[in-house]
Amino acid sequence: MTRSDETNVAFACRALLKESIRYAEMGWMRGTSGNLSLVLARDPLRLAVTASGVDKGELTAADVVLVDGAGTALSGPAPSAEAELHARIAAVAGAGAVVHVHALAPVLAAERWPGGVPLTDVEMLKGFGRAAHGDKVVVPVIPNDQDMRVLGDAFETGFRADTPALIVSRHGIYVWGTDLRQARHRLECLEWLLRFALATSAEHPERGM
Ligand SMILES: CSCCC(=O)C(=O)COP(=O)(O)O
Ligand SMILES: [Zn+2]
Repeated sequence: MTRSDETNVAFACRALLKESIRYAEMGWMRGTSGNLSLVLARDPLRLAVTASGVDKGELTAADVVLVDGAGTALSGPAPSAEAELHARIAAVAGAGAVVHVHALAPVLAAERWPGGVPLTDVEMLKGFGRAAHGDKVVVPVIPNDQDMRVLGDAFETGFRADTPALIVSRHGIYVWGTDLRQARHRLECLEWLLRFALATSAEHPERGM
């Protein structure tokens, strides 16, 4: 690692630590689940990603790994097992930050709508970068797989530039943005929207959303 890589990773570490503590406190990173990444350079692609198998609510500077565009570690311990998918999302969507959490609502919503979760006519959609009314949002759902290339191909097949999220069924959700803050705002709003969709479809099963 060069001196500037080290400086960038140190900056990323502080930012990732702050975000992951918040997500852990929300119960969205139970045990060692979830992972976060921040793009440090585009050409060639370089990301700081959380290490694999650690409690993301207890991250230290030693738990942030510099990876390349294939999710391969360039320094430090083993990166997240999902680092390759983070890199793929960053490359395809042009995201500056990608967050992955194991919140329950996205996984339940994927069970209810395995072909994609429809969302429309709710004010909170603005927090996801979409119109509150008339905009028919469908959050893509893909089957889980242990092969990140399989997940990456499925993500790319359903990718739409206006929908910065991906649910992996029976697993969790990925949300991205220009930076960690925007990704967080989108995730928090989307998680609310998914809970709303589940609650209202349970009350009115004929309606869907
Ligand atoms: C304990 S959850 C199973 C792995 C997973 O889905 C996850 O998000 C955490 O994996 P990582 O390698 O990033 O720790
Ligand atoms: Zn996961």
